[in-house]
Amino acid sequence: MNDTVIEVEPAIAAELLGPQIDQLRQYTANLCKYGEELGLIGPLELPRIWTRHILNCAIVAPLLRPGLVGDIGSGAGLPGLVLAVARPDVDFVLIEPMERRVKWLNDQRIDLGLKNVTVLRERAEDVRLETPLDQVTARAVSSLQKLIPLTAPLLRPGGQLVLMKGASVQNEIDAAQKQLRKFRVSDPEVMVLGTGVLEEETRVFRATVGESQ
Ligand SMILES: C[S@@+](CC[C@H](N)C(=O)[O-])C[C@H]1O[C@@H](n2cnc3c(N)ncnc32)[C@H](O)[C@@H]1O
Repeated sequence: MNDTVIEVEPAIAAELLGPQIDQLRQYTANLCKYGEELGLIGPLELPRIWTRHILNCAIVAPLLRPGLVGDIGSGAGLPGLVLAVARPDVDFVLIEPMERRVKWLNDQRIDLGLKNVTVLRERAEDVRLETPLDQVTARAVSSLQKLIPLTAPLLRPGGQLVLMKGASVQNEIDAAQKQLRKFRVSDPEVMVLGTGVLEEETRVFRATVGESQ
C-alpha cells in the first residue's frame, strides 16, 4: 500500500487551532508543570510537547466527523484532549484504565471547560458503551495486531479507525492481516499529515470496520 501524502498549508494549520489555541496553550502549560511528576510524560519530551505532541495530535482533527469518538488509552490526553479542544462539534469518550491518569484527564476536562468529553476508567476490551462509536482514535497504545481487536468491536457498522502510528506502520499492517480480515476492516489507508508544516509528520492508519465487503 502506498502512503497518501496530505500536505497541510501553514494557514490551514493555524485555522486548525483557531480560537482554541489558548485552551491548547493552557493544556500544554499544565502538562509541562505536572506531567513529569505525574508520570504522564518523560523529561526529554518536555521541550517538545507543543511541536511533537500537541500539534501532531491537532493535525488529526479534520479527519473527525460530528458524532461520538472514543480515544483509547488517552494517558496524558493525547490525542483525546487535544482533539476535543480542536473539535467542539464532536463528542469524545476517553477510555483509560489507570486511576491516576483518569484523575488527570478529569481535572483537565474541568480546567479547560470541555463540555464534549466523558472519561471512563476502563480497559478497552472491558468497556460496554450504550452508544457504539462513530470513530476510534489511539496513539502509542499497541501494535495494530493487538489494537484492532480492542477497538473495532466498539465501533458501529461503518465506523472508522483513525489510529496514529509511527514510521513502521506498514510492517504493522502486514503483521495484522488476520485481524483485519476477522474484524472486517475495509479500505485501509495510511495518511501522512503535516508534511512541510510540522517538525515531524503524523501518520494515521484509517479504515472502515464492519461493512460488507
Ligand atoms: C504509552 S501510553 C500512551 C498514552 C497517550 N495515548 C499518548 O500518546 O501519550 C499507553 C496508554 O494506554 C493505556 N492502555 C494500555 N492498555 C489499554 C487497554 N487495554 N485499554 C485502554 N487503555 C489502555 C495505558 O494505561 C496508557 O495510558
